[in-house]
Amino acid sequence: MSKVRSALTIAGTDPSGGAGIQADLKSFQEREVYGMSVVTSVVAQNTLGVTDIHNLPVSFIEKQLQSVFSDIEPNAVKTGMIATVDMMEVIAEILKKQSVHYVIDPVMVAKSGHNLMEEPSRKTIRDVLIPLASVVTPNVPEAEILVDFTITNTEDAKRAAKVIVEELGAKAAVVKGGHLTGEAIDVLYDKQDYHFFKSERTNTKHTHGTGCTFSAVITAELAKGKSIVEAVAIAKQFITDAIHYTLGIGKGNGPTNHWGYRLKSLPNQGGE
Ligand SMILES: Nc1ncnc2c1ncn2[C@@H]1O[C@H](COP(=O)(O)OP(=O)(O)OP(=O)(O)O)[C@@H](O)[C@H]1O
Ligand SMILES: Cc1ncc(COP(=O)(O)O)c(N)n1
Repeated sequence: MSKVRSALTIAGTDPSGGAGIQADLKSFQEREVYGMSVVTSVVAQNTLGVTDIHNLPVSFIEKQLQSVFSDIEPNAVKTGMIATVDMMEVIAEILKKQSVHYVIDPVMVAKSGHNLMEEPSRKTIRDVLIPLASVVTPNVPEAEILVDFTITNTEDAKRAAKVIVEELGAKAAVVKGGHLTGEAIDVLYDKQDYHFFKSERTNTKHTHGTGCTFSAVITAELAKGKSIVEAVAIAKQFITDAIHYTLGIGKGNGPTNHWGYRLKSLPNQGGE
């Protein structure tokens, strides 16, 4: 059998390349995993925000999934933006039949404030998709919706990660600290222990697609056989460098630098 490892992202698009499917495929490539993608919604967006969303018909999403799974079985799958209940149900039916790692980035609202998930889907992601997940990676506002309490510090984040695992049924959860203050601390709970992943907070507005990139790297590392703790540690280092070595492009909240980790020993290559 081929030693090539592959990962599939099921998500929305970002034509400006910083978030969604485009960010996921760049991350898979950087982590040397063969990347595949199923588009759920085509999104007109850039670093300034979202102007329109075109949801693909559910039957067409199903056909794309069948095209992938009948040919190249991925070693790991991630989902990002899934706008509607119907889309979630079709994706769940197909993923239930696979024994692959499944990472959920429960994308709800874009950084620019635009809704990427219809309101009723919040219940479906919790009831139907999260029980199938190896890892769920909410940011603070998403975790607050999933667990229904306010998160203002790392203690609250710990409690939320535990609820997502023990009450909602995921194998593990990482509550990301990008939206809190002070050091950027992500909290992983995996049924046995808490693990903390810390970095300095970079003072930048260029954080478009950080969550997409972070969860895509976790997916790539799980596809290669890494443990959840190892995968999250690599993703944290990857996103820290991708934010630090900013590209400084775009008129709004710019994208991160997917090859930032390769510049680690070099001076900052530019941007603000
Ligand atoms: N300013 C920052 N400096 C360092 N790390 C950061 C910063 N902002 C976010 N991070 C890290 O980036 C990752 C993504 O976190 P964040 O909470 O921003 O996700 P998100 O809101 O889902 O992202 P997005 O919605 O842009 O895709 C986490 O590992 C977090 O700690
Ligand atoms: C298709 C898609 N998926 C996810 C995000 C979240 O990224 P951000 O919160 O940085 O806008 C996005 N903007 N677009």
